[in-house]
Amino acid sequence: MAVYTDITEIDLRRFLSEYDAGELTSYKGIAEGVENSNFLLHTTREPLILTLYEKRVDARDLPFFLGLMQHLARKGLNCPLPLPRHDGRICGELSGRPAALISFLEGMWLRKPEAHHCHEVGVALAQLHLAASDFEIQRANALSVNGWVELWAKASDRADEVQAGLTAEITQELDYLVAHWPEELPRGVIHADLFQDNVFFLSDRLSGLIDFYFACNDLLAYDVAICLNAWCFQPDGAFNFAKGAALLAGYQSVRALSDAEVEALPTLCRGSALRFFLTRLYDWLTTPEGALVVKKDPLEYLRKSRFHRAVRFASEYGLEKRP
Ligand SMILES: Nc1ncnc2c1ncn2[C@@H]1O[C@H](COP(=O)(O)OP(=O)(O)OP(=O)(O)O)[C@@H](O)[C@H]1O
Ligand SMILES: N[C@@H](CCO)C(=O)O
Repeated sequence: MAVYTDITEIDLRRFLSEYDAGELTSYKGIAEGVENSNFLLHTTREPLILTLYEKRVDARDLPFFLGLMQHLARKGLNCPLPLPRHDGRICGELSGRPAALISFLEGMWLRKPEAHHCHEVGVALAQLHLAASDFEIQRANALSVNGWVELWAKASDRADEVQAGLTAEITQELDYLVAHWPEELPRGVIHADLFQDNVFFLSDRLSGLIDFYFACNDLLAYDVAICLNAWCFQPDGAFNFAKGAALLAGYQSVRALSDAEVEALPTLCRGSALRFFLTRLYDWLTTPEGALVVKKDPLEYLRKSRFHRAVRFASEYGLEKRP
């Protein structure tokens, strides 16, 4: 479970006194998630989510993440809204960690999404890209090609412990991506982690997006590639063409992909598969035994990476002729 940092009721009440949030009536840690510590708070007002930002979040990035949520919410996208403190700031400190309160979104994430859900995810992703296009703060993607090279340098000598031959295979794949990464595609703010557990549905309709803590400025089509990886594979590892087609059609119903983005899609999918393989591998090798967090399987993303290496054209993901 993801509660890395514990809190005491006394500290929490003191923290809440900085906000216009009502009186605390109960709180509990949330088991899901792997990055930050999350708590559900009940007060005499609306329920709230308290997030304590952990190791992979740099406190200097919080104005970007929290400001982006405010910006998107004001534009009508359903995402959590950070609460301001009495002093006007949207971030404070609790148990020695940077911490924020955000609004609670109703809904559940889907364990078994179908093609029509993928269509809605494509629509929401494109809406996010358009709504964020005038967001003024910038944040570079620390987990793009240079970040992968750094992660690999820390993990490569132990990769064969996870599967024999990995060191050679991933070194070759990383070399390919360093040499072929497309830099000249349309850029903007991307979510960069729009996995199933970050999209809520209510009565089978998409109701909200959460977890903007990897958001950054990068290639818009790279975000599409991340979603193809996260949403369009079956549990047995096979790519689901109908889901890919639905996600891409949903996206293009709001924002058409350019010819260059379409051509680059297989490479972007390779990069995205490698990115999640590497962060999962690093966590797999460095998370201590007994830590209260469910480690995610890096090999799921190795299989996806291998699939994309055999793809030549975006049509193999289900991309239809553009509108
Ligand atoms: N605004 C919100 N409204 C309702 N529930 C939320 C909200 N934010 C977080 N949650 C709950 O907390 C869980 C973990 O949140 P989140 O995905 O932000 O954590 P994380 O540690 O950053 O996770 P991840 O591993 O996806 O990066 C979610 O699955 C959801 O159950
Ligand atoms: N969505 C990521 C974890 C959080 O970044 C993964 O599944 O590896």
